[in-house]
This record gives sequence, structure tokens and C-alpha cells, in this order.
Amino acid sequence: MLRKLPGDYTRDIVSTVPDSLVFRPTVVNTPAIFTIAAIVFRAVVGLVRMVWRHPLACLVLVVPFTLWAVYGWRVALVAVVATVSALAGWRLAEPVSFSAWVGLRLRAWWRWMWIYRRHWQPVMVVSGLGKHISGREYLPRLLKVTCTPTADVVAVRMLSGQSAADWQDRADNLAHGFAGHECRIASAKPGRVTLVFPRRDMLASPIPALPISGDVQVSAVPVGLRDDGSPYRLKLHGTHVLVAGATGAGKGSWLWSAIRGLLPAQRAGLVEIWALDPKLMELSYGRALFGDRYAADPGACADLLEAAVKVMQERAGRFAGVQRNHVATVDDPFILIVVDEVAFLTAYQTDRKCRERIVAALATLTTQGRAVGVGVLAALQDPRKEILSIRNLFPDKIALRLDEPSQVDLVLGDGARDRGALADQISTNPTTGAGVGYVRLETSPEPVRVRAAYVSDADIRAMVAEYAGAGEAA
Ligand SMILES: Nc1ncnc2c1ncn2[C@@H]1O[C@H](COP(=O)(O)OP(=O)(O)OP(=O)(O)O)[C@@H](O)[C@H]1O
Repeated sequence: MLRKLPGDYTRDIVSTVPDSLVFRPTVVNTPAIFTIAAIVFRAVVGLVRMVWRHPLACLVLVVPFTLWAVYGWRVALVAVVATVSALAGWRLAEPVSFSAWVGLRLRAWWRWMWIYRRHWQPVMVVSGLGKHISGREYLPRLLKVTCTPTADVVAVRMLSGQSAADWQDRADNLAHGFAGHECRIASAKPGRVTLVFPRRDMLASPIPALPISGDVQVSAVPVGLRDDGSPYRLKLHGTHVLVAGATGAGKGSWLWSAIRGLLPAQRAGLVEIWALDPKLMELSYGRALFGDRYAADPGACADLLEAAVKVMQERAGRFAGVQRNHVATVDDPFILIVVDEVAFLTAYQTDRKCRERIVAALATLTTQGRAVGVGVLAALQDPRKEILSIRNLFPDKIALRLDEPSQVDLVLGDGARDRGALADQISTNPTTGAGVGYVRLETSPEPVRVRAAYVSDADIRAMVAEYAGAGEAA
């Protein structure tokens, strides 16, 4: 029973149970005008923000009603029919520009309103990314939704004290909460994250070998497509690239796509491709493309690598004090050393002396080669340190399908999986997963999802027919 205690100071003390005290909170009555002003202010800010972020969608809604109110329904109807017909004509004639200027913007507005805004509060609270502190609810702020042809990109301001890793841990909750099949997290600026919800996978089907461009390309060559369907160019000159993936992950398609892209430059004399093929499987098929710069047995591989070291040291001696970066010329072409399954040479090699020669040469090339125009592109199945001790000497890395989540950071570096490089989840079905990988460059910590084009045996035969002998040593 509620019982009031006597005395002045006990005015605010009530008790329902004998011998226990409960303090009654002081109630301050806010004048109604302040509450109304706050509600109006929030509504105006919300409206201005919506017009600012989605002007096109607002026009679509506002203009017909304004015409109706001012000129009557007939004028409004004529305007709507004329606009819809013009847009339909535009869509049929120029689907790409229509999509960029109208389609994707309307879609972004619709998805912002119908999917993200509507479900924001429950998804944040249930996933644990929103917080309740002293009875108040704090939610991360949904800043902006944009649509690309393949994905929704949602910009978010995190709560103070949150990190991208907190969001990464909830990626599954976010995907389910917003009805996506996947959610990738990237941290954009301090305090902000970008959530990417793919709507369809542009990389789900194999990409045929890319046409060989007439342009001579040395520094970066097209090898496949990115997640959003745009072409991806792999930088080879001025770096070293390690491609790691389980058996059948499609490492061969990366090696061959890179070689294919360099063929015109090899013919022009600006590039030399040297091939080490200890498995005698992958590169032997196009052996004629490499002329006498091809080795398969371990001794020959060691000799070839040491020859590359000699060229590198001779160039370093000549360039010292004269130039700091290499520019490919006919006299000093860019040399790309392609190694298929480097572990055959560095770990599974039983001849200890030969193994030591190979590891020493590879270490020298990967530490000193890039400034003088010697690059290494190596494929590897098992990314453990004891298999390839010089793993970290490759500035750029590509993780194709891997067997375990822990291998992702071994290949791409710390935090790569947290940043969305889910290489262990790439499909084992070759049609959907072979050649798909995450690229992490030394210049950017964000992994990029790319699928290499598939260079078939017939493509290699055609390459040999057209380009064999073009790169022979003079
Ligand atoms: N980019 C690709 N797109 C589609 N299919 C591919 C692609 N790359 C490879 N494949 C398919 O996957 C199969 C295995 O590819 P590949 O031999 O290149 O894998 P790998 O990683 O080199 O394997 P291993 O280490 O065992 O040699 C190929 O026979 C081919 O059918």
C-alpha cells in the first residue's frame, strides 16, 4: 500500500513497502510551445535534407500535385503523360545514360525510404549497433543511400566509440535485416562506415578472355572485371604480385590474363616475360611465347632467376645516381618473371642447395627489382609462412578461394577479412567461383573483388600463333 511519510523533507519520498524508501522524481512541465517548435523544426530539417539528397524524386512527387492545384487535373495529366513518354523513349534509346541520370537516382530514393529508413531503427537495435543508455536510444545515423548498377551503397555515421570492426561482426545481421544476401563493410572516413549490399553478382558467370588491345600497355593491363562490372587493370610494372588460392581456384587465369595483356608490349620490345613452370602444367601450354626464357626443372629455374638478378644488378649499377624509377624502353624492357606454384621451388624442393639459390634470388628480386624494371608475378597454393617465407616482400596480393578464414589475413595482410575480403567464402563451383579473388594493393587497404577473365586453351593457342617468337632475345 502507498504510504506517505510525515514531515517536510519527506514530501518527495513515497514507500510501498514498510521500511523501504523510494524517491519520487521531480516533474518539470515543458510549455507546449517548445514541444511544438521542436517538432516543426525537425520536420523542416528532414524536408530540406530530403530535397537536398533526392531532388529528382521530390520533383517527381511535387510537380504533378502543384500543376493539379494551380492549373487543374487536365494539365497535370498531360504533363505526367508527356514526361513518362519522354523518359520511356530515353530509356529505350540510351539505357546507360538513363540509368545514370534517372533510374539509379530514383531507385536510391526508393530504397532509402522503403528499405533502409523504414527498417533502420529495428535493425540497429536488434543487431546491437544502436544503444540504450539511461533510458535514451542512440542510433547510428543513416547518411546517404546511392545505387550502382549492382549494389546499394549506404553511408553511415557510427555512434561515438564504435569501430568498423563492430559493424563487420554484425554484417550478417545487416544483410538479413535489410533483405540483402550479403553486406560488405568499408570504413570511409573516421567515424563513418560504408555498407555495400550487392543486389546482383556481376562476377557470377565466367568472363571470356579479354580482347588483346592494339595499345602497348606496360604498367597496368586489363585482366578482368570488378564487382560493379567495370574493367580491372592489374598493375605489374613497379610492383610484385602474389596470387594465392586453393587448388582449382583459378590462379592460372590471373597469370594468363596478365601475360595476354602484355603481349603487344612484348612484341614492341618494351616487355620481356620470363616463365618458371615447375609443375610443368600451366605455362608449358604457351611455352613458345617465352622463347628461351622458360624453365621447368628446379636447376634451370634457379639459373633463370639468377640471370634475372644479374640483369637487375647491372641495371642498378647503371641507374645509380642517374634515374630512380624505371621507364620501359627497348634497351631496358620491363621484365616480368611469372612463377607458377612458387612453393614447388621454395618449400617442396628436396635439393637444399637449389632451394637456397632460388629463395635468395627471389628475395633479391622482390626487394630490389621494381625500381629497375624487374617484377615478379607468383602463384601459390598454400600461403603459410613456412611455405613462402618471402610472402611479405610482395607489395600487391590477390586472395582467390582459400580453405580457411584465417588464411585471408595471411595472404592479404592484417584486417583484410574484417574489411570484407571473404576469400574463404568464394564458391568451389568453378563456373561461379574460379578466378574470383580479392586484390589488396600496397596503396590501398580496401580489398577489391575482381574476377579474372578465363583464358582457355584455345585462347592460348591463338596467342602462340600470333605472338610466339615476338619476344625472343636478340
Ligand atoms: N577465370 C575463370 N573463370 C571461369 N573458370 C575458370 C577460371 N579460371 C579457371 N577456371 C576453371 O577452373 C579450373 C581450375 O583452374 P586452374 O587450373 O587455373 O586453377 P589453379 O588455381 O591454377 O589450380 P591448381 O593450383 O590446382 O593448378 C579450370 O580448369 C577452369 O575450368
